[in-house]
Amino acid sequence: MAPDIFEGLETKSRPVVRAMSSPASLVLTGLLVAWGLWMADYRVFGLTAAIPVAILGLGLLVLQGWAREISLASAGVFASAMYYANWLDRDDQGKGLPWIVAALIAVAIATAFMAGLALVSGRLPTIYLVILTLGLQVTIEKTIYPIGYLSGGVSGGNGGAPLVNPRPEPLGLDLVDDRIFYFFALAWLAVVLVLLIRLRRSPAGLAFLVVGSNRQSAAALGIPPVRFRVLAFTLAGFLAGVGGVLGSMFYVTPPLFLGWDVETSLLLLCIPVLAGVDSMAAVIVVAAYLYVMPIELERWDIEQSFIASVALGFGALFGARGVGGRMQDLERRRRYGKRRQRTRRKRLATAVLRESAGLADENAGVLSPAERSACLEVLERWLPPRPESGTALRTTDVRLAFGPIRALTGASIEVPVGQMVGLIGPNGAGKTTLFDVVSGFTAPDSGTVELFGRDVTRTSAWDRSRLGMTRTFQNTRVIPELTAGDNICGGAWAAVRARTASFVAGRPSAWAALREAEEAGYAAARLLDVHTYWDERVGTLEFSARRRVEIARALVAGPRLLLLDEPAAGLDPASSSAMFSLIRRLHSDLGLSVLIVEHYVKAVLDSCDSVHVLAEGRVLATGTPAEIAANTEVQQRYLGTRLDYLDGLEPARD
Ligand SMILES: Nc1ncnc2c1ncn2[C@@H]1O[C@H](COP(=O)(O)OP(=O)(O)OP(=O)(O)O)[C@@H](O)[C@H]1O
Repeated sequence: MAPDIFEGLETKSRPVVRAMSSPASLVLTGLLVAWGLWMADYRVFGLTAAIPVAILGLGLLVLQGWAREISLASAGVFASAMYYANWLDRDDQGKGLPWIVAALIAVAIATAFMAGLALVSGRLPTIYLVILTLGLQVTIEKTIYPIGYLSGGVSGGNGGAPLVNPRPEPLGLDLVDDRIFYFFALAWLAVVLVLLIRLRRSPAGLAFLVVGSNRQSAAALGIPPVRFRVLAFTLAGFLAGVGGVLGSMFYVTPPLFLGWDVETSLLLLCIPVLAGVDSMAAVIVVAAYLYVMPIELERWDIEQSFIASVALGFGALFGARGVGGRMQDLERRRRYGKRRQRTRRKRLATAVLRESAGLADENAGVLSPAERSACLEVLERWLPPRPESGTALRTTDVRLAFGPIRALTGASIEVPVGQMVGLIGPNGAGKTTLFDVVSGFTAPDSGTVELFGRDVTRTSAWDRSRLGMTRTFQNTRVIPELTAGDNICGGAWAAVRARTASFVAGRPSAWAALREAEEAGYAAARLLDVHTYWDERVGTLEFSARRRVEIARALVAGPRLLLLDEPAAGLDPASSSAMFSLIRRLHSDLGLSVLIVEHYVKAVLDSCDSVHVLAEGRVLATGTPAEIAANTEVQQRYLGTRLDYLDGLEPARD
């Protein structure tokens, strides 16, 4: 009987049911419903006010938590949507459009504004975006708003609509009743949550987080960072618009330019700060806190700004993961049992490395041959067809100068299909620069890069990844706030055969496609012995495990050529050799072509089929490890200085 290699891999195919079945979600849902049924009117009113802001806050979570961008224009976008929904709809002071048309236009305006902001801010680092949006709000609030003929002044906006919009009457509901309106608003929130949970669980949701964590590693996995950045802004704008339209039925709508209030935008920051990278439940809790607490503490004259400031300060104590991250830790502990995980982790931490070094004993828990071949079979099905012959990668006469520094002076290397090739050389030889040129992160001044016979010199990094090239980084670039499973599946966006819209619509075929990716990821995780951490945060793992998680993620991206940047960096010599044996085994079992940059020369010479030695920006020697070791010029200019290499030779000298 075939072994069950997926034991421990929970299905994510019903993400909403899964998310809603956690005790925290059940308690939160119960509280929200009970609040509407049994609390006093003024308290129900207070929590209703929080719901449009919670929807806005979910947009901030996408922007700040997932994509790690900070915009300080949130209050303005929200208020503008509110204003337009109101003004376009009203018969007396506005345009008298049907409510639904007014609402759609208002959402479209908010969405377009944020998409435009993403395009205008382009490649600006986040801090400039903060300054840009802060400046925009201050300009509107302090300069445009006081100019009466531009803003309409205090008494009204351009169209003048400072009042509450009459509530529509969908399906005959009496929304004038505040309690019914509360449940109506909760229904909006529920719909947004369902769609957003599905998006977050889809490969695109993970892709947002990969882009937010590191744009280069996203590109190396085939995820276009710019597109996802613009999408994150667009989605944040859309949710601000939806929240604003709901708010237009509830709040007193301020004149258009008065809503661009810097203080409110700053205070709203406490929502994503407290919620952390990834917790929608925390967004709702913080929004509720912001609106319920001022009512509860009114008798002591404590205002919302003070309550928000306390939250902001408190949130800063929790770091990037926020309170939401802590809540998720508790949930994980409940599901998987922390102590059990820890014990297993200790026992298995280096089992696969020990096995590769020939040290594993039978209790170490590494894969049986049957399990190993089952894992390989799953990965074999997942990876794109690997060619049998030809050249996987060829660089021809690549030159690149950084001002006066000539980093590459005509580098020509080749990785034949199915081979494991090492790239070594002294510090400053140009290895990383050549790797970056090959990956598509740096354009060469001249020369060409060919991938499987195709000229990709001017092709973007993510398109190169789609052609079958994936890389890892010297400083492992995994997302510490996410689990190993999420990190590994984060590589799957380009490889999963289902549209994001199908995930959001909840189509079973899309979730089946994701399950395939999860199984491939889990099989890779088992081969690299990181499956026991599948549901653990990567930030808690030791260094070599993080690196193996990154390699598993690269495998899920579906490579035919794998570029590994110093996979042994930071490991001790025994672990380095073991890591190389592990890579060697993966390479031969899966028929992958591999290019490795590495300083640990002994491991390269022991494991690679051929080696290029780079010096002063070009290839000094190419050959088999034996030829390289025997090359006197290489000996003089490089190997003679490498202690690890000399150590490796010592037994032979004796
Ligand atoms: N962005 C840059 N701007 C200016 N000079 C650079 C830049 N990147 C690399 N260099 C220079 O180009 C040369 C090659 O650097 P590179 O990092 O590619 O070498 P390397 O072989 O990877 O070295 P190491 O083994 O130390 O990582 C060095 O002289 C380096 O200082």
